[in-house]
Amino acid sequence: MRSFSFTKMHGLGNSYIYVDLFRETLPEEELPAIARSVADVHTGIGSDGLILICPSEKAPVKMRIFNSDGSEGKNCGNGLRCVAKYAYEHGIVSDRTFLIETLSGLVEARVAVADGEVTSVTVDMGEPRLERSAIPMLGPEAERVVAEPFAIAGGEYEITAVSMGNPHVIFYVDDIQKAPVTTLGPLVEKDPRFPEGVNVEFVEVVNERELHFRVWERGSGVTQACGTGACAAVVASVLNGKTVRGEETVVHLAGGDLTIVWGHDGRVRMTGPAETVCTGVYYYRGGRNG
Ligand SMILES: N[C@@H](CCC[C@H](N)C(=O)O)C(=O)O
Repeated sequence: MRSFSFTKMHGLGNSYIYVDLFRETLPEEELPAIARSVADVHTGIGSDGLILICPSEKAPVKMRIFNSDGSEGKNCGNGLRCVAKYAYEHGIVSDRTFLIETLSGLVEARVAVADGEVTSVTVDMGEPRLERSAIPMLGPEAERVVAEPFAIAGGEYEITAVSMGNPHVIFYVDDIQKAPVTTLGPLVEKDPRFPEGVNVEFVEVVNERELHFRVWERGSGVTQACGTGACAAVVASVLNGKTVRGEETVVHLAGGDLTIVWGHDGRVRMTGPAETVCTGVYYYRGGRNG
C-alpha cells in the first residue's frame, strides 16, 4: 500500500481533500484515480474532489483542482480560500496578502486572521471572460451569451454564460427550491454546445443585493457551494440588470453565504469562510485506476 498525508477542508460545504505537495509527492499519472478514490464517500474519505497545494515559480503557492470524477478543473473559488488559509496557517506564506497560481492565471488572496487562525478570505478572482469562444460555447466567437434562448430536453430556457477561468452557465428560476438542479444540470453539463462541459447554476433573484443559488458542478454533480459559480452568477445578474455593478451582492448557497462584488475596475472579488475538517493519512493501492 502507498500512503500520503491529507487535510480535509471545506468552503461552505464544498469539500476537498488537500494534499501539500511541499511535503508529499504524488505520481502525476495517478492523480485522476486518486481524486476519484478519496472523493468516494463509502470507500474513500468523501469529498467533492482533490486539491493539490503545490510549489510555484510564479507565486508563493499554486492550486490544482480535480473534480470527483477525476477531471482537472482550471479554477475553484472555494478551493482558493482554503488554499489561502492552509498556506498562511502552515507558514508557506507570512504576508496576509499574497498571490496564488491557478491553471487559469494568478489571483490575489487576502486573509483575515484572529488568534493566528484564518477566519475569512477575500480573493480577487480577476476579470470574467464573456465572449462565447472564452466560455467556450459553440457559435459566433466574439458574441456574449446574455439571456440567450436555449432549447434542451423539450424545454425552452434563457441562459447567460460567464467564464471565471472555468465555464459557467446561469439559468434564472422563480423558486430556488424547485430549481431542476439534478434533472437539467447533468444534461446541460454534457451538452455538445459546451465542448469542454460546463458548470450549471440556478439563480433566484431576491432583490438587487441578494441571490439564492444552487449548482450542478462539472465533474462533481451537486455540491453545497461553488465559488467561481457564485462569482459568475453575480456577473450574469449585472449583465441582466438584476443587480448593480460595484455594489456587494450576498449569494446564498446551500452551504452558506458569499459576498461578491464585480467592481468598476472589471475585477470580481469574493469574500467568504474556509474551514479545516480533519487531517490524516490516506492509504491506496496505486495505479491509474486507484
Ligand atoms: N467548486 C469549485 C469549482 C470546481 C471546478 C469545477 N467543477 C470545474 O470543473 O470547472 C468552486 O468553488 O469554484
